Amino acid sequence: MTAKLILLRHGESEWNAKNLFTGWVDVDINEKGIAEGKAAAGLLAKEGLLPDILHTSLLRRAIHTAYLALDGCDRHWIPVKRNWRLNERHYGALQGKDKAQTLEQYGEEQFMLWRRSYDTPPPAIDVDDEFSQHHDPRYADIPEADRPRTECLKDVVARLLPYWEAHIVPDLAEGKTVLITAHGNSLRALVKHLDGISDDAIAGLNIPTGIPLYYELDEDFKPVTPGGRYLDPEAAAASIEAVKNQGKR
Ligand SMILES: O=C(O)[C@@H](CO)OP(=O)(O)O
Repeated sequence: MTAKLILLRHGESEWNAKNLFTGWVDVDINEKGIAEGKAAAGLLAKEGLLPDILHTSLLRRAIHTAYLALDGCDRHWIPVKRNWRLNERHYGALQGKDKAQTLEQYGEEQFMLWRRSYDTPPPAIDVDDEFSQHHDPRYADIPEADRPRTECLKDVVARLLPYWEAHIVPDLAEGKTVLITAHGNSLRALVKHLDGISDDAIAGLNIPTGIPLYYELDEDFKPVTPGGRYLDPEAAAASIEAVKNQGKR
């Protein structure tokens, strides 16, 4: 038996459009993002990939996109599990900063180390910074000392995999079609695990906004086809290029 897994990065957000580092800042999707969420619904319906359960982050852009994608294929009623472990990577002191300005200020090498290296986190954010989530009640369950103040991709893998194993794999094992709505970097962490991508090669992987990525998984929950399949491959290719070039004016 194979299991069905759909990964969906949120639609374009207000801060994606403004080219700002976002991380855990809770910005919503914009008009384009809304259209992407609705288009995702059409793609799921066309393929007959109807989710039985949703796992989402605690961030509005993923929750809102999930609602649009599910509403449009009449699956708005399915059970939902929300967890901070699916959140975007915490971008530390870069949260709220302009990507182009950061690139200009620190140079391409440092900029890309912070954006895409596996194990170099940006500087930590001050807990009382206007873009810090340290006092946000939605994270009250995370012991204060463990609440992230910055994260590299390696940190995201470490906090995401326990959730994958304990909550998502059991749903897949029951034969449920699982939809995960999350973020560019939390999905990069999951794809790294699924496809066994090396710490170096993961730097070159980018996830487009709003386009479902479908994985059929074998009995060990490994992809039948490495890399899965975007339901709209052409749009995915164009969007991946745009994500890659963020920061360049
Ligand atoms: O700002 C962010 O949180 C992420 C995703 O939008 O950006 P990047 O692709 O630069 O990691």
